[in-house]
Amino acid sequence: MAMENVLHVYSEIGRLKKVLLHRPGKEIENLTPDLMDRLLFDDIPYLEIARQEHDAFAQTLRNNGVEVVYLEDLVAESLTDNDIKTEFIDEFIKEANIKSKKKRELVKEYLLGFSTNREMVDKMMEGIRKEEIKDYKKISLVDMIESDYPFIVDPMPNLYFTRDPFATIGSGISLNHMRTVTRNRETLFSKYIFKYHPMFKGVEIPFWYDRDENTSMEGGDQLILSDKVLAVGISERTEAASVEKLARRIFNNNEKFEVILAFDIPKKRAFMHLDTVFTMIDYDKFTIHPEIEGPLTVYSLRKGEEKHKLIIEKETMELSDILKKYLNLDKVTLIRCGNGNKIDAGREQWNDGSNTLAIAPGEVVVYSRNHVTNKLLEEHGIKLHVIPSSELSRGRGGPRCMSMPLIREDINW
Ligand SMILES: NC(=O)NCCC[C@H](N)C(=O)O
Repeated sequence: MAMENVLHVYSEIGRLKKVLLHRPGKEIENLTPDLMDRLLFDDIPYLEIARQEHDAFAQTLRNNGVEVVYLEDLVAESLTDNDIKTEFIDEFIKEANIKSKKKRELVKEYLLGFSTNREMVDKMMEGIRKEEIKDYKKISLVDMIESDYPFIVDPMPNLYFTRDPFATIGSGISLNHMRTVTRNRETLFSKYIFKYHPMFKGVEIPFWYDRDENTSMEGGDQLILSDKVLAVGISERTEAASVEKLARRIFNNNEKFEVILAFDIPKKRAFMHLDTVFTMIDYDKFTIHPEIEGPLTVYSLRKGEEKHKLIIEKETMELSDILKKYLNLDKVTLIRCGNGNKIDAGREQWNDGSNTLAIAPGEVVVYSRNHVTNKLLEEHGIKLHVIPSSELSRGRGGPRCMSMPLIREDINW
């Protein structure tokens, strides 16, 4: 099978053909107030409603001709023989921070006891409560009097933000090294999918980044503005050094991309990734959070004459002029979240008003709750697909964060 058919993303806005989602699972019900900070949540979504909202999101995509595949299915389907399954379980346990050997053995036995791969994968994602493993308390005196921490294996509640652990760029993959321990555990699932899923059999996938790197990079910071230009955020989650590594690998691998625009955005939780403050919605239209325009500095990285050398320049123009220059446009429109009103902008950006998912040029999926921004988008001629958003938004991510495109149609510039 030609590689083009399995991974092909050369824009942010080309008609979306195939996308990866994760339906929120019981990991959400394993969130507690004590864990929220470390597991990167600000509140606990109500799972039943979150699932209804997520199903509405998936159905909206299907109704518009998008093939939806689920992370949990792909991982289960990747465990095609017992050796792969054992390798996967061992690696999962190694990264789950389980202190004693005996406990690791009990967890392995427990995971092997599930009758289907899918049930086992769901359990890995959900986390394992102490009371689930019989005899756990009897391991040793230390274990019996140990802290009242309720989990043997932590849940991974951020999995429904499939945008971040890896990103399709062109016909390759950036398998990211995440900033936090909790999210870095998620990248193991992607590793097994790309290594073993039958969909990728015989396909040589170029990797632009790897989870073993020592600097962090997250998919929410990676935007494909055209088949020549990428934008990458230097953010709370992605380090400048990672952007350089990515640039070198892409430029030295015969991909079409010629320029990376590195957006240096403020390092704070509300702006955690570039896509929480800036997304592309049409050939010449972008959403933007007004608060980043002032402090934003953009650098361009291009391929130097010698192999592995980069030409790096600080761009001194306004953002709209930089976009015009690199995308070869006469005019660009920046649509300001909350219509520029400080209160509406603050509230709606917090609920991912700038985090739109384009399913075609000028056609985007948005959260219902961001009504001020949504009205403005419509006034600019953008077609909206509005999805419910009371519970999903509590994880601090929107439609773009909740989706990883695998295939988009090319667009004509
Ligand atoms: N691309 C994104 O902005 N993703 C949202 C991730 C939200 C998640 N709670 C996190 O803090 O990583």
